[in-house]
Amino acid sequence: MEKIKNRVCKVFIDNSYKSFNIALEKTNINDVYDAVLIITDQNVYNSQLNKFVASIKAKTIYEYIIPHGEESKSLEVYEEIMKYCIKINLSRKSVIIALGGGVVGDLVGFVASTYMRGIDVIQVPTTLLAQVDSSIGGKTGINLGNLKNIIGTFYQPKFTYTNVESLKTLPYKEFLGGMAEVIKYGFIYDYEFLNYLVENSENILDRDTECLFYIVEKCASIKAHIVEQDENEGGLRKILNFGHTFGHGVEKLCGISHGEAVSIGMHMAFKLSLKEEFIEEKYYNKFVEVCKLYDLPLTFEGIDEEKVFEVMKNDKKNSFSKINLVLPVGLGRVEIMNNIKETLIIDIIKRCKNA
Ligand SMILES: NC(=O)c1ccc[n+]([C@@H]2O[C@H](COP(=O)([O-])OP(=O)(O)OC[C@H]3O[C@@H](n4cnc5c(N)ncnc54)[C@H](O)[C@@H]3O)[C@@H](O)[C@H]2O)c1
Ligand SMILES: O=C(O)C(=O)C[C@@H](O)[C@H](O)[C@H](O)COP(=O)(O)O
Ligand SMILES: [Zn+2]
Repeated sequence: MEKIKNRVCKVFIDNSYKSFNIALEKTNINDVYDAVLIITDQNVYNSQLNKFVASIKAKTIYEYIIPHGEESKSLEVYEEIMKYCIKINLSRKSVIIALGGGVVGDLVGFVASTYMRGIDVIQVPTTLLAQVDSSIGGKTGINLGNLKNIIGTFYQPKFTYTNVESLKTLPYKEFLGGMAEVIKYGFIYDYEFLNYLVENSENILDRDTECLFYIVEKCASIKAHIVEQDENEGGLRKILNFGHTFGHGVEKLCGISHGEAVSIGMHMAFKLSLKEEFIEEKYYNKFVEVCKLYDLPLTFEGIDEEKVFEVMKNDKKNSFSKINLVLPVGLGRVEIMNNIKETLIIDIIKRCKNA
């Protein structure tokens, strides 16, 4: 069992759920929970729940199942869960476990951070995206209208427990979506890692256990290291948002997955950097090559560029009415810029739209 442990992020990585209880004992030495509530979605319930429950030693275990998909990150589902917590008398000595992908993780994290002003939460991520990104760092959230995560908190899980074997039941398309966030780490932090992703693409796409371990451990370490330095996104953490200002603009409007949106969003950022000559064409081509290897989209269709731009104006990184963009400036390096002209941003969005 691999372990990443620092001030805010504790992550255990294994190839089964068997040592979950050991992780619980190690992290919670002085405490015993009076009840455990596992919240999951319908697909994860079918593919993972029984295996996971077999690994927990607890007197009282409750289960709550939400519909799968982004629509569940809503005030309505949040309210239903809150009512259930009250009904079963969940207390400040109870713990909620988020078993699932980023949707379950973000929603359940938000529930735990607000129920009785905050009770413990443990993240057990079951998608690639959640294992490399959303289960670490404590961003929780739900959506409102077209705005992603506009309601939420920073609230660290007690720990994250990752079983890479759970990725074997994940639909292929969801696995590819997770690769967008994996690739992101290469372009913001570790250019060498991209070579690994290129050279080992066949084994990665076959979900070879050794490759999964390597990728999850690498990405989780980078994320934990960044969050450790800037938990509340005052500065450095903003680089984890690479591709998201543009990406969140298209995600809800086009009804595409988060990973697909991030891939398109990173492409827009790369196009802008190329136009402004922050990077060379060779580097732009490298980005396109990596995305193509993992069958990730680079363009969107069906909506006006102005509408995308309207959504971008509500991005959480913005201040003083200026859009903050995370842009590539060199190999494995990005910078945050707030002085890019609106007309240029809109032009770049248009260039990434399929006619
Ligand atoms: N908090 C953060 O730091 C952060 C980071 C990145 C993304 N996010 C959020 O994460 C969400 C996307 O997460 P996601 O891509 O994991 O989507 P998801 O949670 O919707 O999961 C994708 C699909 O896979 C199914 N699934 C999950 N695990 C499975 C398994 N092991 N076997 C079979 N099916 C399984 C789910 O039921 C769902 O249908 C977005 O809302 C995004 O905003 C948050
Ligand atoms: O952890 C972070 O910080 C990130 O930005 C990770 C992103 O991959 C993630 O999608 C995050 O939820 C986006 O945050 P938001 O603040 O733009 O809603
Ligand atoms: Zn993301």
